[in-house]
Amino acid sequence: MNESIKEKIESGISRSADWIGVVISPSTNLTLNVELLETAYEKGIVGNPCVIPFSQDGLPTYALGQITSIQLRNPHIERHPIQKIISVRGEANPLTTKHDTRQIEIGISAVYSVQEDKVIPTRMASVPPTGTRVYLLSQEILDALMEPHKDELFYVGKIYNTNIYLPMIFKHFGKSDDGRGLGEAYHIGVFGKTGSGKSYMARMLIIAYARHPEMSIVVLDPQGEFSKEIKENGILRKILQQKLNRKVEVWPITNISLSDPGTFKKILMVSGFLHKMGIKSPENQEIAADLIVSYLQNPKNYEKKKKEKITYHLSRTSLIPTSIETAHHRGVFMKVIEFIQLEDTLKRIYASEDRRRRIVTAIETRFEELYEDWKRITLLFAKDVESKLPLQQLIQKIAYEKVILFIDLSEQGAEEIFWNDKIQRLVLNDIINALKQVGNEKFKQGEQLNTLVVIDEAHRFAPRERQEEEELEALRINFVDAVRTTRKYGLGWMFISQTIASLHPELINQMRVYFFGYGLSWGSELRTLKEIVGGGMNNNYLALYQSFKDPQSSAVLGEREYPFMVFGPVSPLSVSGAPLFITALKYDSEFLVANNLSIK
Ligand SMILES: Nc1ncnc2c1ncn2[C@@H]1O[C@H](COP(=O)(O)OP(=O)(O)OP(=O)(O)O)[C@@H](O)[C@H]1O
Repeated sequence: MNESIKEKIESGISRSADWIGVVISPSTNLTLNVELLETAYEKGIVGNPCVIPFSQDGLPTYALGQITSIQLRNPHIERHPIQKIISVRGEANPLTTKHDTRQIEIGISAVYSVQEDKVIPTRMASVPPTGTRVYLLSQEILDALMEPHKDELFYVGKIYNTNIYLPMIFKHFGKSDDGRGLGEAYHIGVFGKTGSGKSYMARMLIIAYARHPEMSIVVLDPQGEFSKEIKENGILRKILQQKLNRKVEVWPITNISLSDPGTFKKILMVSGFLHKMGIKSPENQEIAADLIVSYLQNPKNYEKKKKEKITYHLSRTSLIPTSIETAHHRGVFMKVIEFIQLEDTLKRIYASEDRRRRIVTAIETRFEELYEDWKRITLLFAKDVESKLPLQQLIQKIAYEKVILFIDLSEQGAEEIFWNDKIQRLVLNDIINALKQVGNEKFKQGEQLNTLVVIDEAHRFAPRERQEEEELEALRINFVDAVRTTRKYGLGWMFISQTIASLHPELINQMRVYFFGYGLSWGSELRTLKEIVGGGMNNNYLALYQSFKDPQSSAVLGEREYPFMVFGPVSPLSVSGAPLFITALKYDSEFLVANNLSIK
């Protein structure tokens, strides 16, 4: 006969759980004080999960909690004369050691009652009586408790200091009758200093969401790290395509064409192209860029003026229509040059004759060089090049095709085009606008995108402080606006960042799930961390976080471990709102096995 869930849990407790102590007074519904059994004195148990079976409302109930601290007590030696003896002899037999007691504190993280064959999440609405037994949690007990959810569970880490896989549930953002969808999008943060394992954690989370075929994912990849793994047919691609049957596409920026004339104008300015043409100050550059854009948009308005004498003879026989999207053709460039050389145009850029001559000379002497730069800039906007897709259409795929897009915004993905950090920011800004626009379109049709957008190096693009540089400030503001508005479109963000203190606080406030890797234990990082998880929260949690070892140095002593503090409703074990502590699973082994994703 099949065992009932209660029987499974009880037999798990008797077979595999380690009895470590009993509840004592005072205890509350949030924190239990527990007298440790002498047999458990030598166990390293801080951070370990435990289970406390008791009865609530007449139902067998199991409280799961985490040992947050341990305290040694020996009242006999706390008196002055005894302390004096110890200070002289180093001991006070038979009082030292033998009379020591140890008490642990347990923060309750989740409570389940079992009714018939259902496991019902509940809350601690009572306190178990003193003497109630406390056991270390085992995988077997946890599996029994989680049995009703087993199809939804996903694993990215083991409970800190244990070999127990922490069950997590990553629901998609859409509505669904089967319980797999949450019905709303939320934002996620993955933090930690360099080498803390955050981009590996992000990979595992991407896979967690990719298991939902109804979800699209966009990875904005400023370093090209994720795209590289896909291009090289690494684990990520194999899992997404072979195991999860997902459509995966890598889009280097070279293959995307932009269309915003405002972005074109800004790139003309920040690329140094106008400077090379002899137009030096930002004000004059702005006038020149406006004129060029307006010429490309409405060449007819200027055609008649071209009949005027021009100073540099150029071919006028291009058949290609003049526009931003065709501007990379040499013929169109020539027309632009002719246009700039018109007396009327030159005068609008510079009042002084000297400066006007400087432009003309620059064009004459550096024509080819200018064309090379022009081509690399305008190729970003070219539409008549095979393999290129307009940004808007690319982003529309998330709504109509359900894809996983990796957008490579790194130098490697920017072959043949003009690329630097400023242009990267401008392009990111356009991508955010496209996401908002597609989201809004769908929203108006009563539909939701059900999409996760992952952005690596988020601190570089949405910093806390106001920025001097115009492009960065615009991007920063756009990010804040995006996190506020896109949730209603069913679009959630995952921000990966090396810092929390230097990331825009509004982004942090809007997040619901946080993964804090190693390295945020000091100064302003710690203060920000306290603000996020603090709020009256037991300080022991922060102490446990601070005790994380640096994965980079731990390798000297043994295998590297990548610990994380997880905060937010992402595990059935976190219903009480307390953070959970995990060691990330090894991406290429444990992770694959635990989630049934092993690849041949
Ligand atoms: N879960 C994991 N399983 C296996 N290896 C890992 C895991 N996490 C991290 N590593 C190893 O540690 C290295 C650093 O991890 P990762 O790239 O995720 O760090 P990061 O925090 O993103 O650093 P950066 O900010 O420099 O990008 C990886 O190259 C990988 O070798």
